[in-house]
Amino acid sequence: MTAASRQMKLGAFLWATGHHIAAWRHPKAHVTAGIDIDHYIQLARTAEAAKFDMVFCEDAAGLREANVAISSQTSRSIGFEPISLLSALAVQTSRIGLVSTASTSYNEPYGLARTFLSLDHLSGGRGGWNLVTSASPIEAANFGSTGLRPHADRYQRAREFAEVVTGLWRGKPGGASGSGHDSQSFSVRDPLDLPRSPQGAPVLVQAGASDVGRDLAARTADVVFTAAQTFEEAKAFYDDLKGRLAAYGREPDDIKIMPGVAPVVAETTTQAQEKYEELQELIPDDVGVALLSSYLSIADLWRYPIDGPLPELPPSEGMQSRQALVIEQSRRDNLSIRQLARHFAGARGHWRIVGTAAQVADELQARFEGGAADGFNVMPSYFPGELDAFATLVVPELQRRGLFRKDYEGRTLRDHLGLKRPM
Ligand SMILES: Cc1cc2nc3c(=O)[nH]c(=O)nc-3n(C[C@H](O)[C@H](O)[C@H](O)COP(=O)(O)O)c2cc1C
Repeated sequence: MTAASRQMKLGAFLWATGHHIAAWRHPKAHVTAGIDIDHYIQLARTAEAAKFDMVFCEDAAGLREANVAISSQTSRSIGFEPISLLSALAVQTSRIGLVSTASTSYNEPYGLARTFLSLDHLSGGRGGWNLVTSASPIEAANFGSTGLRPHADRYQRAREFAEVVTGLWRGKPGGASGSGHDSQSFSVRDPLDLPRSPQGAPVLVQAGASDVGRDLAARTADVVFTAAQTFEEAKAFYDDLKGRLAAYGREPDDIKIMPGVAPVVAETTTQAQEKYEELQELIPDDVGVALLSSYLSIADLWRYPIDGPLPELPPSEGMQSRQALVIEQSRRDNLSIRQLARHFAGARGHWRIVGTAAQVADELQARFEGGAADGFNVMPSYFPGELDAFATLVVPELQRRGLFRKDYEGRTLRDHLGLKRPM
């Protein structure tokens, strides 16, 4: 594809009532959305009609806010297990990709390889796995009593896990060698009980942005989901990751980097700003501080004066990349704990754009053409309203500019993303 015809990739990141932490309190939100299949079918069809590359689901096997004791947050936590959900959406859609998060810490590679390859066959080659190592102690507590494994151990396991899974997807009984896989972590004797995927292999997405996380992505991923606030952060991440590919015999275009973006879009700038402020006003301070605490892996942030600065923090065993991003923002903009909490609660650490369709398109175009992204994982503030707004206002604007497809050309997720079929 020539530079002139390069088009951005778009994911529709689905999440129950919406991505804004107070989404469920919005007057137009659908509070029991997380367990309403018709709601998800509607969202997937909206995204497909707008020609998104994929719908995307996050995951954490646990009641996310269980130890926060804030009942107001739990409506965000209630929802379907995402691979089951996507299997249902597979038969209600025909072109859009279906990507779910699943953890390398709480699964076994043979089972997960089989589940995703089944999703891929069910959907005619539209499946994808977002590999995460899982950073939450809440989730760890549901899988044994030993707690969260150290960051380095999680990634060591993830690397081997990915090798076994991708081997199985290529018809081998685990591992690149093809002669079975036997190590301390995993032992796999046979190939899968399924033929190869219609797209060669499900798409492998990776979310994890620390140094080892990036290395794992460079080694194995087709798509990288990431969080960046500023253009400079996004560009530095993009250049760094693309620069790591050569070491693994890969080309820069073999990986699509898709940062999250949380747009609030309306017909006029004033309306968009009002919409955003309406949502921000719905965030209780304790909810904002609780979320910030989880990003910083610090249990007692509430002990510090809410209008004072962040305290000095030890390096995280949880999400190192997100902790670094929060600290960087607090120092850069000299924000108090309350201001930071509000800032991050809204978009959960992702990039926020508030404006008209043209303004949102300008910003996306600048990052896309400036070499800071290959596309974006769109995180609507509340559903279905903000996905509808993006689909009806922003997508046509991107299409007019030649930056996004007007129709699907291929049938598989790899086709949409412009990814090679694996050997
Ligand atoms: C953009 C982004 C999205 C993520 N989504 C999830 C998720 O849905 N579930 C989850 O358990 N972890 C998620 N993670 C965290 C991963 O578990 C990742 O392995 C963790 O951040 C630790 O790695 P890191 O320090 O390399 O970022 C995400 C991380 C990033 C950067």
